[in-house]
Amino acid sequence: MVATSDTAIVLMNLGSPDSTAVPDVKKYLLEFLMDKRVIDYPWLMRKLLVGGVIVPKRAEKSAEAYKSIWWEEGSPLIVLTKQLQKALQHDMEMPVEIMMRYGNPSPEFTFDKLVKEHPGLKNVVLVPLYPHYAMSSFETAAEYAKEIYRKKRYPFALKVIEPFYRHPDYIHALAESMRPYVEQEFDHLLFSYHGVPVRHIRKGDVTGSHCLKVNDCCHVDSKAHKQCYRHQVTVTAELVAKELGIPREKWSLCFQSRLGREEWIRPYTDERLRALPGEGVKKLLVVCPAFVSDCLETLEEIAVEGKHTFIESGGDSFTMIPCVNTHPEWVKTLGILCREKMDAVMV
Ligand SMILES: C=CC1=C(C)c2cc3[nH]c(cc4nc(cc5[nH]c(cc1n2)c(C)c5CCC(=O)O)C(CCC(=O)O)=C4C)c(C)c3C=C
Ligand SMILES: [Fe+2]
Ligand SMILES: [Fe+2]
Repeated sequence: MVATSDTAIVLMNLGSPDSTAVPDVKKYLLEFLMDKRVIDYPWLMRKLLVGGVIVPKRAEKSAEAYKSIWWEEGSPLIVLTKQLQKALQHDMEMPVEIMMRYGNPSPEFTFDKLVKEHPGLKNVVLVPLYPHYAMSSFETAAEYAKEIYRKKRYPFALKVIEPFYRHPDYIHALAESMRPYVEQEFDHLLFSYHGVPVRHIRKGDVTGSHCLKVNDCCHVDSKAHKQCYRHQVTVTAELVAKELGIPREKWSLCFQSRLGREEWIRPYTDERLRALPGEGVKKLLVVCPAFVSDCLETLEEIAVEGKHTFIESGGDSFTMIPCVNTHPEWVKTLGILCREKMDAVMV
């Protein structure tokens, strides 16, 4: 039961196609890849590349991949976000809603619903469900929600929770979700993060002189780190490995899901999966902390394709650790993050 409240929480995830039908997948890919923060080329070039090359070439293959992971209730990413909403709702005495950056439910739909159902609403706490800052994930979600908020002049204040990649409660939640897996015997733990183009890292460097320019830049203190995906994913992995007591030589980082011909940040996951058996790694654990909900990129690219690559290359066992999804420690962390935001700004 939700008590009357002047504050609401909105969980914002990336979104999925409405169905696995090719026209729905095309529509979703077009909206996603025409986002100037995902493919940051001038509009006409992006239109020609995305509408003329990438989407026509990719839609059918992508639809097949979605079909292979789709659940009876819908896309795993959407279903898991709804389950997270329900779990958080259980702990919070205020409405909890969800919205997606692409597809449905859209920010406009969710803000309209909140205003209609809660006429006295004064504050909305928005939680972009990305632990790390990237122009193509956190930034586009937060900026798009703010754009719709301003355009429609909603009568509440909107507060956005910042990336929580090093928040002790998040690190603890991620570590606890991984603990049952790392307690089994394994040779190596691979942190496979969603990749981004190298150009995005350089573009996001607010100092203009740090990222990928200074030797070992992610470990040298800099103002650039506030918006540096590469730094933030490194910190998450280091803190989680420390909390779990995994020695440095037993884990490593890599980056998956690259698209197009441009150079993306390295090392690439597929190359690491091919190389690890030759380095003596037979029992592999993989975790994907760029995502808080399992999705196409974990259930298909890692759990199916990645496993195949590793086993074909001589590996014996491959285990993908699920995302934090609805882990009780993660639900607790979300409650803490929301309360901290409310205490900080809503006095
Ligand atoms: C230039 C292309 C892309 C960038 C940059 C990018 C960054 C990025 N993406 C996520 C999270 C997710 N991406 C997902 C799917 C997906 N990503 C891209 C492209 C880029 N992502 C495409 C084309 C797709 C669609 C699927 C496909 O055809 O391969 C998903 C899964 C969605 C689902 O429905 O399950 C997530 C989640 C992050 C966090 C990120 C930057 C750090
Ligand atoms: Fe992506
Ligand atoms: Fe950096």
